[in-house]
Amino acid sequence: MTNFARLNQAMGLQRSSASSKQKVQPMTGVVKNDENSGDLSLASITSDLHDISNPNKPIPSDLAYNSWVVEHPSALGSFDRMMKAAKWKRIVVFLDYDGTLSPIVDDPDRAFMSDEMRAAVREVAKYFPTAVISGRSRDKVKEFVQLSNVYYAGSHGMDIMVPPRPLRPCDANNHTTASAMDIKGSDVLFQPAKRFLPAIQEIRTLLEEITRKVEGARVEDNRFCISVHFRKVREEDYGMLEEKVKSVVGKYPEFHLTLGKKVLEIRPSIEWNKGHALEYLLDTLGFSNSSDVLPLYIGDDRTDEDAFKVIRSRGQGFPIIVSSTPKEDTKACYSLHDPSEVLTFLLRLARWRKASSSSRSLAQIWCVGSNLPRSV
Ligand SMILES: O=P(O)(O)OC[C@H]1O[C@H](O[C@H]2O[C@H](CO)[C@@H](O)[C@H](O)[C@H]2O)[C@H](O)[C@@H](O)[C@@H]1O
Repeated sequence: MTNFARLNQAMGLQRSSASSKQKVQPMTGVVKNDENSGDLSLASITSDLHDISNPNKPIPSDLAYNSWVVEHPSALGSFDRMMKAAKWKRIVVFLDYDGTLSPIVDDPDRAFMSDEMRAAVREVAKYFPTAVISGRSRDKVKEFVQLSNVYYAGSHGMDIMVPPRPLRPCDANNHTTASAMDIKGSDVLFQPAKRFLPAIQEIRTLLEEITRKVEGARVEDNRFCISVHFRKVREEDYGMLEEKVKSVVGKYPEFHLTLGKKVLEIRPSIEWNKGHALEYLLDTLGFSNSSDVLPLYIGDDRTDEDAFKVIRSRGQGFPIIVSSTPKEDTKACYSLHDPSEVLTFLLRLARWRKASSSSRSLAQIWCVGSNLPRSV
C-alpha cells in the first residue's frame, strides 16, 4: 500500500473516531464532551498519524486504538494546543527511561538509547529543568543516558540525586525526610528506602538462587528494588517462576511484588513512588508553590501512572503515555505511539522553546529557585 493510501485509510478511521466530539482540555487534559468543540483539524489528524514518512512502520489501524487515541490524543497532534496553554508558564520535563527513551528489548543490559534521542534530551534540558525517573538503579540509568544536565531518580524514585537546597523548618521535623538525606559532594541524595538495603541484598541472593535453574530468567539489582525478568522464560515455566518469587517475597512482610513489562519487581512497601519523586523534584527545584508550573511527564509503564495521577491531582501539566496499544485504565491525558514519537516530540519541544525564547532571555524562562542543572 502506498503512503498516500495508508494516510487515507487512517484518516478515514481518525475522522469517524473524532466525530464523537470528545476533547481534551489543554491544561488539565480532562476529557469532556463538548458539542461546540469542533472536530480535530486536518492538521492535527494528519499529525496524529504515526510517522507517515516511514513506510515500514505500521499505522495502528484497529478501531480500538483509534477510539482510544481520541480520548488520549497524540501529544504531537495536540502540540500547538498544549504549547498555547503553556505560554508564560514554566514547563518541567520528566522522562521515564525503558520504553520511553529506549525501545523495549530482550536484554535489559542492551536497552541503549540512540544518539539522536540523547541529543534531543540534551537539547530539551537546555531549555527546561529535566529529570529522568526510572525503575533502574540510578547509576545504571545515568550510564545509559550519559547527560550531565539532567537530574536522575532511580529505583522508581526511591533514589534521587539533586543539588542542595536550604532546609526548611518542616524538613527538620520530618524524621523520614531528614534520615533519608545524605550529602554527596555538592549534591544531595534522597533515599527514603535506605533502611531496607540489607534486606534487599538478602532478597537478591535468594532470588538468584531460585531462578538459577529457570531457563531465561534474569535477576536485575536496581538497588532499592529487584527485578526478575521473564521475557525469555518459556511460557510453561512462568507459573513455576512466579510461585518461586512469591515464596521469597512471602518471607519479607515489608516488601511486595509488582508486575511490569515481562518483569516481576520486588519493592519495599513504603509510601513512595514515581509520583512522590515528581513532587519531591518539583519542590527541590524550587517549583513547589508555583501555580504556573506545568510538569510534563512521558512514560510507558504502570509505575508511571503514579506520576500521571499526581499531575492530574495538581490540575495542571501534561501526563503523556507511550503506548502502541489502547491502555484503558491510564491516567494520562495524551499519548505518543513509541519512542520514535517521543524523539519527535522532544525535538519539537526544544525547537518551540528556542523560537519563543529569541525575544526573552533563558534566565527569564525558567530560572526559578536556585538549583539550576549544571551545563552540559
Ligand atoms: O521505569 P523504567 O525506566 O521504564 O524501568 C522499568 C523496568 O525497565 C527495564 O525492563 C524493561 O525493559 C527491558 C529492556 O527493554 C526489557 O527487557 C524488560 O522486559 C522490561 O520490563 C529494566 O530492566 C527493569 O529493571 C525496570 O524496572
